[in-house]
Amino acid sequence: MEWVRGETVGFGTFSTVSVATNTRDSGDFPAIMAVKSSDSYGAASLSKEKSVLDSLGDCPEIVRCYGEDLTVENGEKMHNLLLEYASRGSLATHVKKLGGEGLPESTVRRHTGSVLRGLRHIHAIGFAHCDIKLGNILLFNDGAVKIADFGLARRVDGDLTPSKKSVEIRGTPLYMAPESVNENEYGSAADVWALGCAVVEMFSGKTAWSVKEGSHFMSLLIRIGVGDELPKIPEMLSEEGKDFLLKCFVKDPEKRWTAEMLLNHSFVAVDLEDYHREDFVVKFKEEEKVLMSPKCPFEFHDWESFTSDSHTSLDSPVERLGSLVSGSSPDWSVGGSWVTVR
Ligand SMILES: Nc1ncnc2c1ncn2[C@@H]1O[C@H](COP(=O)(O)OP(=O)(O)OP(=O)(O)O)[C@@H](O)[C@H]1O
Repeated sequence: MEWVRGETVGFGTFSTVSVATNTRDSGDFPAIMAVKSSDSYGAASLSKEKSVLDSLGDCPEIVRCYGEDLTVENGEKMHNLLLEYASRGSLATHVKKLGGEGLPESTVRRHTGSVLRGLRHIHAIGFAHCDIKLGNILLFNDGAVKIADFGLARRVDGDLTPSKKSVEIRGTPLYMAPESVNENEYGSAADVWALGCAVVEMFSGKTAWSVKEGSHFMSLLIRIGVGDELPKIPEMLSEEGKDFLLKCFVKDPEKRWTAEMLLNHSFVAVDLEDYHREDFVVKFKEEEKVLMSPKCPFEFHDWESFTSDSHTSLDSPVERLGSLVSGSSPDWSVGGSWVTVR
């Protein structure tokens, strides 16, 4: 495949996403694609992402991968993943442009149904995505949404716990499920919890957990992992929507509904023809200061997806969290796509 890099459309922790124009009109690949590129630092994550996408095969609700390519640009070796291009970017950007208002419920229902079909496929093949959030749900010209960014996805195969001996944060803390906080469990049920958080954010324009600016993210992990508090269910949501979220926010992963079960919930099991696609005309408001998913581990309101790993063997959730919260500030170090807390 021959292609030319165009404008940059997104940044990840270790990658840049640009438009790619297919210069050889062979018909095998679309004329316009997205190319996710990284230097050697992020190469392993890109090749892992490709292998997950290859295993998943074709699914209309998952961003397609057309292949990988190595280039040398400005003397630097670049690893590139060629992907289906989502011309309207991520739902995170889309919702942010609404100035904190959120999307109409009919649209939220439709997007939720699409993400659930994608998740059902991912889970049926034996993977968990591990980083479901609005930034990883991409919006296409025709209003369809697809799941992207499989950099943290993992094969579950019955073992939901990447490491029993460590405290690991995989993905974005605001979307973390209680069992991930308490037991390092990252299975399909954790994706369903994260989907619930994404639904709240789509509808309300605000994150599912309200957090004070500047607060330590460990205090959020304690709220998620210990006690009865649940993410905030928007009051303006229909009773069906509230019930749907309560099925996603069951603290016990064994009792939480699966993607397959949720696809039969009345919140999403509707005839799409009944809905007007009114949100396609988007009111772009001046960006307000909306609490979105954090971007980096150093500032609460700016975290990004990451994994943190404390190499201590601790038995109870309280002990595990306590080890991270107590004492002086943690010593952060970043390696690969991982953040380590010592
Ligand atoms: N196929 C695509 N089409 C259009 N835009 C895309 C596409 N893939 C990614 N983007 C844009 O680039 C951003 C970063 O992409 P992505 O999340 O895949 O990168 P990442 O390095 O894995 O990020 P993260 O640090 O969140 O793991 C997305 O939020 C989105 O705005």
